[in-house]
Amino acid sequence: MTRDIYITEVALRDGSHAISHQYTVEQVRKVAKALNDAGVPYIEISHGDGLAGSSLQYGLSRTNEMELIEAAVTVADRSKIAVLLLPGIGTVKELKEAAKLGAKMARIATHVTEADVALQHIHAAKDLGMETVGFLMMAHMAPIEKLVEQAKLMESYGADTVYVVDSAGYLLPDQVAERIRALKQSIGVNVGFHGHNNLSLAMANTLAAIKEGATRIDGSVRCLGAGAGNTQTEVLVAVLDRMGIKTGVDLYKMMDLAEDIIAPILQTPQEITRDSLTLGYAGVYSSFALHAKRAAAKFGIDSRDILIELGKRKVVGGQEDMIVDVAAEIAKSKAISI
Ligand SMILES: CC[C@H](O)CC(=O)C(=O)O
Ligand SMILES: [Mn+2]
Repeated sequence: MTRDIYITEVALRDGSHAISHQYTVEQVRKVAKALNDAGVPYIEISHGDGLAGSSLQYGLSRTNEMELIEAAVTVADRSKIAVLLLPGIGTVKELKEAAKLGAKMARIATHVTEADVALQHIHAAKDLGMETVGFLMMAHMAPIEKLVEQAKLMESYGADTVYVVDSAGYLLPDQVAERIRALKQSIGVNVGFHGHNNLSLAMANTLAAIKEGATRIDGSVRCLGAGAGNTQTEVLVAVLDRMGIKTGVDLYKMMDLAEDIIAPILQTPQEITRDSLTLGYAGVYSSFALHAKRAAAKFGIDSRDILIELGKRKVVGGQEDMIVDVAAEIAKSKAISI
């Protein structure tokens, strides 16, 4: 099959944030089978924060992610199963375990300025025979020259693809275009884009990325991703089909999956709420949304105030404990001013 664009479906990983990491084996089996049958080339499965993310800090998983990976591998005879790993949260040990179960792609994710921490994990993934992706998160937080420098590092470590990751859903289409263009001019490996829809720009940003030459694109069916979700996969398939761009994915099967299987999994329909809009507006990690909501309820304050303050402080993934600190400070300053 010839494809112009290779889609990675992230609902079973990024979407884990949106449902507080409550996936069951049965749900993953059903979703993975439907994605496989629809012809989606890559399906990502892990805790929302990557392998070994299940913890008090990031949120406890209902089911051990290795069981979820195994369930997906068992039903996917066409799609490759991918895993996400954030060095420091996950280790080579979990990567080996996932590879042994049949995961074929490793996506090694770092903050946009910290690619050097990915070296040993990319090497390990290559040694395990996995296709390897360097995933540069919070791409809006670095100037383009820095992004290019970090992408070159990922390439030098052996990544087959380097992604620009708009973790906060903050970037505007021109900003995505200039980032992808710069990477296309500077590295020889595939370039990918992962967006979030917090400002309702995930589709526009994805199309801007594709226009500049990105060939690896992430989507989440029914927008089942952190914050307002990612580029909606079934919509992307339809749009690209209209543009004459081949994804190799069956549109009707994706629509049926979205409606019949994903919609019932959602705790609430994915929409751009005041919290997700604030994530995009303030440039905050999409996975912080539920943490901020809980902290706001605990301290009796507005979650938007927490998110705006986190944006000002440029808090990054792995600093989830700061959410409660910031909430406590805001509650204290409000109490003093009364
Ligand atoms: C915390 C990992 C994060 O959810 C990875 C990702 O999808 C992103 O940065 O957008
Ligand atoms: Mn994401």
